[in-house]
Amino acid sequence: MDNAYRRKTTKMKQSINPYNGKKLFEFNTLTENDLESRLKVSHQRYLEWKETSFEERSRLMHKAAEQLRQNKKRYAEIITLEMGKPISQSLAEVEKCAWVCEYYAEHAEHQLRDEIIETDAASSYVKYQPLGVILAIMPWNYPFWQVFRFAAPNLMAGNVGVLKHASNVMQSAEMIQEVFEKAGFPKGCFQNLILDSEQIKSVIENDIVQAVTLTGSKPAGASVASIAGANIKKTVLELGGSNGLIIFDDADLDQSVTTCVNARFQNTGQSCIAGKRLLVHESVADSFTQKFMDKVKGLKSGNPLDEQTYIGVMAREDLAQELEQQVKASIEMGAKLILGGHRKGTYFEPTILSEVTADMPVFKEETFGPVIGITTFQSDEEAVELSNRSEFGLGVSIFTEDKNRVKELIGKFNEGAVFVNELVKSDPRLPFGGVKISGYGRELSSHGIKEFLNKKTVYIKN
Ligand SMILES: O=CCCCC(=O)O
Repeated sequence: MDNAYRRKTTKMKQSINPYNGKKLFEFNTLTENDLESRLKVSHQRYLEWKETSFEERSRLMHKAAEQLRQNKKRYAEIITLEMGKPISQSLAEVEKCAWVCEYYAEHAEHQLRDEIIETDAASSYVKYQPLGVILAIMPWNYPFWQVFRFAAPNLMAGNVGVLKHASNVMQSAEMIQEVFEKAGFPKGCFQNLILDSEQIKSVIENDIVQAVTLTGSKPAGASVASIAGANIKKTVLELGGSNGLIIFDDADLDQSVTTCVNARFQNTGQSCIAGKRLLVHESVADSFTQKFMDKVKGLKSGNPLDEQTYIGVMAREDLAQELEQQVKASIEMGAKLILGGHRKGTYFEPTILSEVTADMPVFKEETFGPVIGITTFQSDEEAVELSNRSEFGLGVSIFTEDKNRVKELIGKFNEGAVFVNELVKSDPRLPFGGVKISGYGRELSSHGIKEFLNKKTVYIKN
């Protein structure tokens, strides 16, 4: 361990309710010795866990899904209190975690069967084998989901997980460990490590840790990948996005308005895959904008614990202030504020800007909150060019009724995903991840489960 990161004492941390500023939960970070012994527990567990059958892993993973469903309300309330997500969306998040557990409980064995490849050998194939202890560094915006989409495939594949969660959602992190423990997973299969960010380096460098997955910002991804790279450890990075929502001239406007409002404003706009840039064909721009504005005006803001609330608060005031700056700077550069624009503490009004150009912060940068800019285009080529003119490459949604156009354009987008007449969303059955500064590697589906495995080549001559 690097001496600079050796810590003998603990640090006290807290989670704070962003809606009312009240303290929710206090916790102490691990000392160096505690951390070392937790990692040893994980490693010891891995040696036994990798020998268990798919049947046994699947039985436990189904139990984890049951545990989530039985305690859905309690877990959802913790999410809502810790990061301000409206309760109906927190309930949906917990439900989705149960789905990913069930998905991998049912499909992992098939996904990881030996893959026969005909050669001149009597028998040749790829054998998928686990690597060991995998570190997950996760953000606060989907505090349960992002962790489960890592943990379910990896536990099913025979790896074990240690988590460094965002410190504002530490109670959620503790509850996730509880889910696995109550489901009957042996101690050490999944551990929440209460750490300060400055301790991450020593964990990545620790010989016990074999690989790292991170969902977060570009600077965090770059730092983690460079430490992992120096130690020849694999990383998967999911680093945010600035997805385009492209409305072509033949789009069904009512349907696309509804979808685009959800794409941008769910989770109070705090999502990597949110549609953040509206690109609208100039011939439908006026009618689309009017309908979009009317729909956004109808979104109910309020107490995140109220079931009717759709727009909650942002997770931290500094994030809301940063968003405010992006809006202000874009207006100074010529964008027109057509709705919202005000902030009070952690609450940010749903905000729409029109006449946005590609040099403005709301176009160029990721806006992580309830703000969207509208830019118009005149041709398919221009739409693709504008969409691709982003450093990010997580996904794009296109809205059109023309199947030929769809076929023609799909290959032209520099993105990890293209969704047609639908918002970009994650689904356990489909790979999820980006290109460009949105990161690399894939989560979910048969692709995600293979990221942290040894794809062992077997060649038996005769
Ligand atoms: O910030 C990323 C959010 C991902 C949400 C999802 O997977 O649905």
